[in-house]
Amino acid sequence: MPRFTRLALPEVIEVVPDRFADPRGFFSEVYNRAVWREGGIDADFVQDNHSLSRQPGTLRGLHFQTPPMAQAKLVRVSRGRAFDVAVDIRAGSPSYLGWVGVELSAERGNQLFIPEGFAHGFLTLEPDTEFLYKVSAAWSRPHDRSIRYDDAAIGIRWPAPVDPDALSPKDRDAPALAATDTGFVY
Ligand SMILES: Cc1cn([C@H]2C[C@H](O)[C@@H](COP(=O)(O)OP(=O)(O)O[C@H]3O[C@@H](C)C(=O)[C@@H](O)[C@H]3O)O2)c(=O)[nH]c1=O
Repeated sequence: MPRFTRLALPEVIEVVPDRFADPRGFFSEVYNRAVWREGGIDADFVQDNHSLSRQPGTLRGLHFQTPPMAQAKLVRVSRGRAFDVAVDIRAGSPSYLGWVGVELSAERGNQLFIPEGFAHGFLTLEPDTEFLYKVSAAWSRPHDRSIRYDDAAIGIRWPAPVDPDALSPKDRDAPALAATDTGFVY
């Protein structure tokens, strides 16, 4: 049975799937709807994403989609290592602006579940880090938002330097959360 751990923001869940090692390597179920639902992850995933970040110090985020295209995400690293963050952006939430961060690695195969109402971002810690993740709503450019990864009101302590040259234009020019209408109300 995979291990499901609710983090300091209890809506955010870390999952450590089982791995069955043998002389060939290992086998692992990385998503099984009934089992993940029992662990508290009950989302209707409709799209799978894959990204590669070549340089360590690549930061992607902080991203979310506004309602009605809000996305829950189940993210993992299939190569390399990254620091993965979820931020509560639900106006009126007792943990509004709170954040949690977890190191995800291909070696551990751990996953992070980020529900709707949370912004998501990550900083890669090794070259050629690949992310695989499921989302519960299709991508929609008009609903896609980025807020500053270094927003002082959130105060994320990134564990390694961010390479400013590796930011996308969207992330480089992102507004602060206070200047963004997220559409999320607790
Ligand atoms: C997110 C996304 C992007 N795209 C396209 C748009 C663009 O041309 C190219 C790169 O998009 P982006 O710069 O937004 O990619 P990226 O910065 O990797 O965006 C991702 O960041 C992480 C942190 C998340 O949480 C994801 O939900 C997503 O927002 O891919 C799709 O076709 N479908 C998608 O679902």
